[in-house]
Amino acid sequence: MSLKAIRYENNSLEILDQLLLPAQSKYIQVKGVEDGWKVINKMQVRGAPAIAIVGCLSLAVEIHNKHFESKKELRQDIEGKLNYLVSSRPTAVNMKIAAEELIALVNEYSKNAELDLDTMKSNFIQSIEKMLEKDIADNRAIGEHGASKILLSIPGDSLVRVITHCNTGSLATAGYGTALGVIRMLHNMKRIEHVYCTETRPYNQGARLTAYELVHDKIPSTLICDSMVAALMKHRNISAVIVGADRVAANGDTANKIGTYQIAVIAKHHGVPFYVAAPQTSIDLKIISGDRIVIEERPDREMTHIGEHRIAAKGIPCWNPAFDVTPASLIAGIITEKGVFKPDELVREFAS
Ligand SMILES: CSC[C@H]1O[C@H](OP(=O)(O)O)[C@H](O)[C@@H]1O
Repeated sequence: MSLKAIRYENNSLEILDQLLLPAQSKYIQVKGVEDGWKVINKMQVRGAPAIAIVGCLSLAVEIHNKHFESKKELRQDIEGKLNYLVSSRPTAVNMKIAAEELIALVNEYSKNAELDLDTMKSNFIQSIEKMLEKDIADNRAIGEHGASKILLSIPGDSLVRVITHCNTGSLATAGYGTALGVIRMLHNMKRIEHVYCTETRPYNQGARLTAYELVHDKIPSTLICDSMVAALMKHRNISAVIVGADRVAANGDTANKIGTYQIAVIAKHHGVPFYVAAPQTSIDLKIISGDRIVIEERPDREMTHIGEHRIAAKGIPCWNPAFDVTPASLIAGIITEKGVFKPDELVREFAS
């Protein structure tokens, strides 16, 4: 069983086709930006950080093998391809932030008369390659900060029972994970009593991906249906809910997988702290609040079928938003690689 969502070496990029998991573990090659756009849009690779990394690496692979006549031509090609990759999925901000940073970088290189075309291209590719290691380092820091914060809220050396939603592990990032990274850190500290992961209908990231990671790591866990969260909180003493994020607005409102908002409401009712774990690359200070976040709507078929098997009546109209927005008022803390912050502390901590 492989948990590496992304394989990149010697200018060759492969992604683990997550539409086939858990039944089949198969890597497919990404030969350039068009392939990158497609595997992201089809959700063969998904997860806010992984989307940005695969998108940018698909550009690196493409330009590595391509001849350019001038620095200007290289810059223009990079700008166009990055803006195209941003269109692959609208809600997660990571690809947009990466595109903005890389466009600023390539413009800086283009204006630098001391950089020749080949050096500009290799420096640009290296800046993309650094995203892989940085994401893993950020995830481990998120794990440490999150574990420390959660352990502060429980008595003595007691163990933690947590609920998580969707998939935020190695299959959503370059490795280790965000919310699931916090869970991995708690498990490594021998402080996890039990993890409850939700199925996360309709794409089933929880049943197909998070359960896959929890079993792989031998973390004590139970799969529950999305509809079971309230009953679980009523009958079990849950220490915390830890979820990921696709886009955190400046006021702390957070867009995450559909179903997150209702878990936050249930957690509030039961007095369970609700944490969002996300790297700075998921925080969008340009959006003042969650009602400005574009919510992607996915095809009806993702609800009406499981694979080729129809599970809903033919002809029934569907509403299939892939995300919802949890208001900052329901969020106890936002766990980042720089520390854990209250929602209203984000601008102070992250405004450059
Ligand atoms: C660290 S992954 C963050 C986020 O992305 C997932 O969405 P999707 O599977 O549609 O790409 C999910 O909302 C995770 O919480």
